Amino acid sequence: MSGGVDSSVAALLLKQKGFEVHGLYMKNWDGHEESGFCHGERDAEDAEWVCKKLQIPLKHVNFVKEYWNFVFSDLIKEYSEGWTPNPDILCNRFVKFDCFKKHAFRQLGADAIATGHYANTSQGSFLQNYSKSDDVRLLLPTDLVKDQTLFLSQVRREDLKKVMFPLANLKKSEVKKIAEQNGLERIAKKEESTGICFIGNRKFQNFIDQYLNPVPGQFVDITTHEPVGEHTGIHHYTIGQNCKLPGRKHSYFVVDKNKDTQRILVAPGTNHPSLYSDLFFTTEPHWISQQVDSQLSEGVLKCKFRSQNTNALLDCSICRTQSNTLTVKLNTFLRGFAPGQFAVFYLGDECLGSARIRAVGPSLYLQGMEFSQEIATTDPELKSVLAYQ
Ligand SMILES: Nc1ncnc2c1ncn2[C@@H]1O[C@H](COP(=O)(O)OP(=O)(O)OP(=O)(O)O)[C@@H](O)[C@H]1O
Repeated sequence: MSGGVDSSVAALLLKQKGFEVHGLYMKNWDGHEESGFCHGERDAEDAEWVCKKLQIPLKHVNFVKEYWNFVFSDLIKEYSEGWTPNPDILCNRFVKFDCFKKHAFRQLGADAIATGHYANTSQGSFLQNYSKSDDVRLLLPTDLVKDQTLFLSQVRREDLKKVMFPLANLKKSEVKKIAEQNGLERIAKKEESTGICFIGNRKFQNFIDQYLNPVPGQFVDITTHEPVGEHTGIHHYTIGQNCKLPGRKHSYFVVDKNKDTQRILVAPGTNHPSLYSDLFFTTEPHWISQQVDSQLSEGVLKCKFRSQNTNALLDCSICRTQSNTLTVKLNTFLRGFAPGQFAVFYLGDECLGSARIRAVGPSLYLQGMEFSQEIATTDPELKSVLAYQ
């Protein structure tokens, strides 16, 4: 129970189905409630209020240490490397579907856990298809706009067993209506949490500078190779972002960051070709689906792709390298790929798993400049991909 409408309605539906439901609220950040940045205490109070209304008990558990060790320390390390981390994906894998689930089973004697995620599994939204011997598959929910399978794509297959997603077959508008019809309108009207909860409304730069020493460097124009400004730290910028450089007639957008030189490569114009690519390389993937390995060993797998910078499911072809990483070719050019982002793969309605983007292939701009040959000679993996193209 997060104190939000989704987990509240999930609990309500379970109760209506006749399950013995217990609420569990997890604290994962020692917030500065008084400064209005973290809403942990208010959310815990809302969870209490909902559980009273539903007449179910609520327990609290503290995973502040676990969240720090498994999620936050990684986030800081990755920002310092110039990567774009996703704490929600790591929180699901290491905290919600590991520590939280173990706590529910071992300490509270639960038979299953349920969350208010918009996702589905082959076990069914209320475990109606559950069979001990069956494999679990992660599936798309009915509400594709609210789909959260991307955030669940690093959860271990085993950890999805005995997990219910009661909202699997509902649209968000229906969930809100159910809440309103059952005396939970206060929760239905609550503002949706967005972004990283512990950062809240404060400026991201101010937050992250408490943990990372800002190292200044230059913005360099990719078209002229000239410096066009100074920045206070590469971790303040994300690929594709408008840099808002003072005194420049163009808007400049981040193309690439170099943690060794502290230079940020920028391009003039939001749709500059250097911001687009159709090729990227990942770290070792995490597969939830059991069917992928055999399909990949047969060669190229054609499937769908999604990441944080596109909600649409795009056609792609993936192949495995000798070091068990992936090369991914999209059927279209996409703007603003960033190392560290998760690339998530789908076949039909099944979420196969995901892998982190570690490098992006030649951009539309570099391909135009025939720069690809130069890269191909320095990156053996890219060389093989260009040959495959
Ligand atoms: N602090 C928490 N304690 C227990 N469970 C949580 C907590 N935060 C999130 N969850 C669970 O994870 C699900 C997805 O979390 P997310 O942060 O994406 O919230 P959400 O989609 O806005 O859902 P909600 O409306 O329930 O807050 C929630 O529906 C809830 O079941």
